[in-house]
Amino acid sequence: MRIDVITIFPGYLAPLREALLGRAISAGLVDLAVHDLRTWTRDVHQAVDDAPYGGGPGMVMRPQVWGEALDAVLALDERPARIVVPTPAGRPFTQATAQAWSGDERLLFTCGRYEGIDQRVVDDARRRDLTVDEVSIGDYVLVGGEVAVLVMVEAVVRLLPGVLGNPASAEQDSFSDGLLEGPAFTRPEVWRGLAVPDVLRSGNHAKIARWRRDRALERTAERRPDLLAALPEDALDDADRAF
Ligand SMILES: COc1ccc(Cn2ccc3ccc(-c4cc(N)[nH]n4)cc32)cc1
Repeated sequence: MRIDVITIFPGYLAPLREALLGRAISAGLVDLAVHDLRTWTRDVHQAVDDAPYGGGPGMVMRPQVWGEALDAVLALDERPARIVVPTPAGRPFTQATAQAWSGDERLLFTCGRYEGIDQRVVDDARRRDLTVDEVSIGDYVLVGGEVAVLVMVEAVVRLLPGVLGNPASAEQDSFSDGLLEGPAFTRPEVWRGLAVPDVLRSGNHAKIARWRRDRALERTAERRPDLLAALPEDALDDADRAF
């Protein structure tokens, strides 16, 4: 997978070259290129923003600079790219989104700042039949798109074959079965007077699986009843319903 990121703060994306993601890049599983938007400015001040039409607070990012940047970065590789625009006004980015995008050949992230990017940049890309997804990583407001890109790239790249040491981790993700992950324990058996649940040390794999499923159902019902309500009809078996 090729990943391009366009931003006025390239340094914000440095963490993508650390740890697991850094190893995925070194292993050639991911090609990452970060581009400074100001490369495509033409004025001495390298202006990327201007006042909003219609008035209102803040500034809006200029379409000309973004249009030239997008055209240039898209042209760097003939593979079709999904253009991703982080925005508070986007469709929710979920585990299902990450799963879907993990099958893409190329992702191109556009990091806005100020009050966002002139809408015509997205409109122009879409009318050229480019795939453009405007996405939100949560119902809170960030200062720019860079942090959202760190989140989305990590969620997508960890799903690529060969990235996680143990593929089962991704298959048993929270949300992979529509439920939250239950509690996890490791040594010591007792810590500050708190013991590991006996069932987990029983060696009885059927009982352990049942216990873990019950804890996941319990946690989901308590913290995310919306996820429980959204489960497909056949997602819960009789034992689940009995819980
Ligand atoms: C119109 O209201 C605002 C519009 C933009 C901003 C700041 N900003 C500029 C670009 C940008 C990209 C993504 C996000 C973002 C994404 C999520 N889930 N929260 N915040 C925020 C962003 C503040 C307010």
